[in-house]
Amino acid sequence: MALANGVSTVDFKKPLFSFGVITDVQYADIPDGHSFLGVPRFYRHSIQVLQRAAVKWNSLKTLKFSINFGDIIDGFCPKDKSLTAVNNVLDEFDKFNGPVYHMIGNHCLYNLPRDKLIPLLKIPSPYGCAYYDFSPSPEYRFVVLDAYDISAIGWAQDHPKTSLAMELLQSKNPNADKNSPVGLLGLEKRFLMFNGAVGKEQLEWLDGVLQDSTKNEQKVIICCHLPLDPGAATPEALLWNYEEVMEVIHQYESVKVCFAGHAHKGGYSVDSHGIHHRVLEAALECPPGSDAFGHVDVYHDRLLLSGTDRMASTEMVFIS
Ligand SMILES: Nc1ccn([C@@H]2O[C@H](COP(=O)(O)O)[C@@H](O)[C@H]2O)c(=O)n1
Ligand SMILES: O=P(O)(O)OC[C@H](O)CO
Repeated sequence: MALANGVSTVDFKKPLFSFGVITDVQYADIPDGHSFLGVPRFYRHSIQVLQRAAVKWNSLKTLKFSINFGDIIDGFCPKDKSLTAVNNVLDEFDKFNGPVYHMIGNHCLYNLPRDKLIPLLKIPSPYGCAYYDFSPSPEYRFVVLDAYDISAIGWAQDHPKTSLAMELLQSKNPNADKNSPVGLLGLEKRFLMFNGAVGKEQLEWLDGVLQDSTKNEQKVIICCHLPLDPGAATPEALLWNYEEVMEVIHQYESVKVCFAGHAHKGGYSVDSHGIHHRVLEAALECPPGSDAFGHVDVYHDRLLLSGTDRMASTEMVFIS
């Protein structure tokens, strides 16, 4: 804004840009159920949450894009209906007047292999994996991690990454059911088959992106289906090698916020380096008529997540 005396000021109340967020829709055309621990799951209603999210995002007229943090359909979806269910959910995302950036979650992989999912979700995959970055404004860079890069689900049974994941699970989790954390202590409870890890090449790629964003004075937002900080989620939900990923991230002051899904009740923490970790509340666990989605206003010095209903609002002010 230019003033009469020639002094110009910046309007700090206006965001640089804004984007929509939603996670764990886990749609399936099946009756309501519950998680292993008894938390109710509303498989048919969750797509209505997404429908209301798209209406709200469009009504704001200011959102540049939206991000889906994974698990668009549920593992209980009958497998002959997987493709239809994915397309039903994508049709709803298409009603949003802007691009949607997707990531892969475990439930996506229970339904379809990676080579089917990646094109359906239009995930840019220059490295054959599902990690990528984009820059919606010169000041910011978004990094989308592939949390199931090393995983016992999604790759062919004879793929080296399946073997690597199974070896790790065998060494860390003695239970016959590799999804069971029984007997595992503390943070070791993350070594469950429904989680995964970021592989070596992806870690090197991440390091390169963070070097480049530092050179270009860009702030970085990390997006990952699996949470990266024990303060923001239960141990059972964490990325297997979250420490290795955070060791890379902590070398750079450019990273300000990490967003995740997967841990359905949501969470928030600020880590030892001042990075904000916000795990988003799941659409799947919204009882009929309730919602969980939001939009994020991005400023030079902070992010403001405005959540709807079960998604809590969070202001994340950067420490430097
Ligand atoms: N405390 C737990 C949690 C889960 N499991 C196993 O994981 C499967 C998926 O869990 P959901 O929460 O998504 O239902 C579940 O079927 C169990 O096999 C577990 O053993 N202990
Ligand atoms: O969405 P699910 O079924 O993979 O559940 C994930 C758990 O809530 C993580 O603790």
